[in-house]
Amino acid sequence: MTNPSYQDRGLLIVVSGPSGVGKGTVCGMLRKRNPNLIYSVSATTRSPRQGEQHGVNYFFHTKDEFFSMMEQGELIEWAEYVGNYYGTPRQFVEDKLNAGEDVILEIEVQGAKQVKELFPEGIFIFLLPPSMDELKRRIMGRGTETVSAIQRRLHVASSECKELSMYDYAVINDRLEHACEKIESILVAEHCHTSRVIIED
Ligand SMILES: Nc1nc2c(ncn2[C@@H]2O[C@H](COP(=O)(O)OP(=O)(O)O)[C@@H](O)[C@H]2O)c(=O)[nH]1
Ligand SMILES: Nc1ncnc2c1ncn2[C@@H]1O[C@H](COP(=O)(O)OP(=O)(O)O)[C@@H](O)[C@H]1O
Repeated sequence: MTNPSYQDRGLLIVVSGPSGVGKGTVCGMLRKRNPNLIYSVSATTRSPRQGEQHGVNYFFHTKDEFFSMMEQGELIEWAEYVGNYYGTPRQFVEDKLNAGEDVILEIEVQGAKQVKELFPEGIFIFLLPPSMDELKRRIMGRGTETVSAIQRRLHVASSECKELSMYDYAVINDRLEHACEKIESILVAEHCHTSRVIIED
């Protein structure tokens, strides 16, 4: 028997959850606390919010540019969400995973389904709010959407939460630090999963 070792391909971590639950905030803190975690920057046709930067928060594209990326197979997955398109650039994610780095995708449910088909070994985490009232408070408190956009996002939120069983883990984002710690524990455990151990005869 050879000495046991862990597989050196990185983990693909998918974080989904309703708008306003705190995906961006939680992933931001995770990245700060774990600088080795790689964040995949998505492509989108939505307009930048105040302070958002091209290449940092998103790659902001026109619809024509986005459709051309889709047609060229440059996206791992894509989805239409409340009137805008979002997708994950393929090359960056594949390169990082092959280099043994862990990659986080912060994406909605339809995209997560497509990723699960392509990467069944991925780790699928769903962030839940402590309550629907708190979700409303957070999304309204963020102040980035119009009232009608908030309503549409909250409407989508209830159907998104029905897809919970597709995910491996549910993390309630009550206190930010607790949510981060739970995700960090999941990642430690997943790195030790038996499917990642190599022992040759
Ligand atoms: N399928 C898919 N969804 C994405 C991608 N990038 C972001 N999203 C999701 O699109 C939804 C809307 O994102 P955004 O407009 O930034 O709103 P926010 O999540 O409420 O801040 C959220 O659920 C994001 O997680 C992507 O590359 N693919
Ligand atoms: N654990 C938390 N407790 C209280 N407020 C939070 C928490 N996590 C996030 N928020 C706040 O909720 C709002 C939405 O968070 P955000 O990360 O933008 O959500 P998402 O990316 O899921 O749409 C922001 O104003 C953020 O500061």
